[in-house]
Amino acid sequence: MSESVKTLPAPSPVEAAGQTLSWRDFLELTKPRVVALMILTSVIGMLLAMPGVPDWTVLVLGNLGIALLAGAAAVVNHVVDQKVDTVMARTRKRPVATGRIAPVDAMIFAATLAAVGMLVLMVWINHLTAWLTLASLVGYAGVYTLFLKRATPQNIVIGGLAGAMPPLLGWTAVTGQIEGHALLLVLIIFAWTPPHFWALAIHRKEEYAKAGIPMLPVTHGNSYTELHILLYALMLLAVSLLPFVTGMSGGIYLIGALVLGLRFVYYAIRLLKGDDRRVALNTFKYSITYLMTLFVVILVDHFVFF
Ligand code: HEM
Ligand SMILES: CC(C)=CCC/C(C)=C/CC/C(C)=C/COP(=O)(O)OP(=O)(O)O
Repeated sequence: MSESVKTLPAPSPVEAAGQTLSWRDFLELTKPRVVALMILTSVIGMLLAMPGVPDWTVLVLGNLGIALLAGAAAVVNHVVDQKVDTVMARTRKRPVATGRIAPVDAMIFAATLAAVGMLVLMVWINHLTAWLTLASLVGYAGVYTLFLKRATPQNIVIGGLAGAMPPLLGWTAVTGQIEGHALLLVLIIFAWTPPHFWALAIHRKEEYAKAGIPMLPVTHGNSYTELHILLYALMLLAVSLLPFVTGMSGGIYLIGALVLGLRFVYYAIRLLKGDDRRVALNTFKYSITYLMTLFVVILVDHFVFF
């Protein structure tokens, strides 16, 4: 062996894996598409909180702070789930799972995002929003990812509360207080989360079983899960009508919520009848379209109604 080869530094895990680390890996850790949908719901929470449009500083800095803390929670999820993620095909290429980003670097990244997010919310928004957002981070990264995910098939039902918080966070950023109408929006996302996730869990059941995660289809089978998807879809349909029933929204929203909700119920019935992995994946995809469209419709209704 020549001298020059002997003195070469040892390859880093990244070089060893033949991959180059890029800013995209750090972005991926923050689950940007999930956070984007959350921010859509927090923006709409802000716009519904008052007549007219809130100050742009609240819109920009409020959502920035919420997104930074949600992103930080997602980064911690990658670190806590490092081993689990290496087992599942869907997640095994993630930056921490492959070793492209060391857990300690990911945690420094998460701490930085969370600190900046808290600073923005504390200084420019209000303390209530800052503490509620931090509680959501702890709820998802700590309570759900560390404990519930491995403990019970009801993991995502309870843990879903953290992900359902953004419309309330947007609302409190504008008003500084928790109000009933904001809680209705939280309730909608809370009821939406189980059918959203269980549809995917049916599609990926074998992987969750391999990883030893007690998701409902693994512990109770597909038929039981499909029945619960249908029951939650029906509950979601009922809950989604509450903004109309309470006078928060008008006729445009009512029609939108009925059409979107009945379509969700239709998907759930097809799933229950067919027990088909493809239908499960389509139901999961529809769940995202559903939530996005429902929130856009409630916003359109708000501006037409007032
Ligand atoms: C505990 C609650 C939740 C669980 C367990 C959950 C679970 C998941 C899982 C496992 C995926 C697949 C990700 C992938 O393919 O890598 C996913 C995707 C997604 N989720 Fe959720 N979710 C939850 C709450 C939410 C919430 C509250 C939102 C937004 C308001 C949301 C929006 C999305 C979006 C937009 C995607 C697609 C992401 C993509 O295309 O990469 N989820 N969810
Ligand atoms: C501050 C705030 C609003 C916090 C919310 C944080 C947040 C990003 C929640 C996301 C919900 C989600 C994608 C759960 C999937 O986790 P999983 O571990 O079951 O799925 P995975 O296997 O894809 O990682």
